[in-house]
Amino acid sequence: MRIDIADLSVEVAGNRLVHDITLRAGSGRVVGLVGPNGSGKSTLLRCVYRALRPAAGTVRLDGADVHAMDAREGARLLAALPQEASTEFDFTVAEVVAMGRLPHQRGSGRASAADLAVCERALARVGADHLAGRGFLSLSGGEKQRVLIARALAQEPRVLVLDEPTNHLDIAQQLEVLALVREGCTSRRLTVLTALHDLNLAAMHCDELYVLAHGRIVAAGPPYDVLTPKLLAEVFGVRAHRVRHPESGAVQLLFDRLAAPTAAS
Ligand SMILES: Nc1ncnc2c1ncn2[C@@H]1O[C@H](COP(=O)(O)OP(=O)(O)OP(=O)(O)O)[C@@H](O)[C@H]1O
Repeated sequence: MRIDIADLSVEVAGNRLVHDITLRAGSGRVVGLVGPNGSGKSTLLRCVYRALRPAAGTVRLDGADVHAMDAREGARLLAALPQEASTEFDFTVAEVVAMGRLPHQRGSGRASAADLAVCERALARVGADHLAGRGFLSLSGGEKQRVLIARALAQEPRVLVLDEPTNHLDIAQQLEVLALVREGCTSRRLTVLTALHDLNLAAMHCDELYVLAHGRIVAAGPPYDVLTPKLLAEVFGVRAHRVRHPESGAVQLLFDRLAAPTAAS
């Protein structure tokens, strides 16, 4: 399913935080959003997954305006992993993942055997099946993140919007989760829009990157076309060096402070 964002602006409490965004994610693609802290990534994503309404512009999925859909229809098409997803209630992990099935349930709203099987598979895919009986609030940050990813997968969406999916995850889990996302894109034509802070992970796992600064897109395209030392200096204020991975030959970015500290400082 294709995502088309056109001329989108978003305001919060009367402040325009995101300006004139145009972004396209083709079906089965992983599109990354990168930018410094406070550049508007979460605000943009919140508007895509309908936690915020646009002040101007549109977000369309295969041409249909997401803000004109009813909640159930929207939730069948699009699942989100918000940045600080949490619950105050101590649901079990199995209950949290089962919430992903709600948009698919009619009538009694009770989970069917098929729903439970989808949830079990989703938990297994993120390596968290052993946590099913645990209270969600008792989990570590990384365990919670994996469970919330399982809930999004259990929703069986066509589009996945992820705000920092690698937050709280150790390095092995970061690579696992991003491989899982890619596998979903390949095998199910899932379309993914994801904010990522780690620029090497973003470059390795995304087909295209959009760079946000001060609420505006300042660059877009294939990752290594976009992440030039010049752009990284201008937007992130760092000095970047490109090196080759000694085994795979893949480009890796190394970073220094732009202004190296003097001996006196
Ligand atoms: N309710 C609000 N009222 C006023 N300003 C807000 C509000 N919510 C967010 N902002 C501001 O909007 C800007 C963009 O925030 P946003 O969370 O979208 O950035 P981000 O790129 O996701 O940042 P980070 O990388 O730190 O998560 C920030 O300067 C933030 O302080």
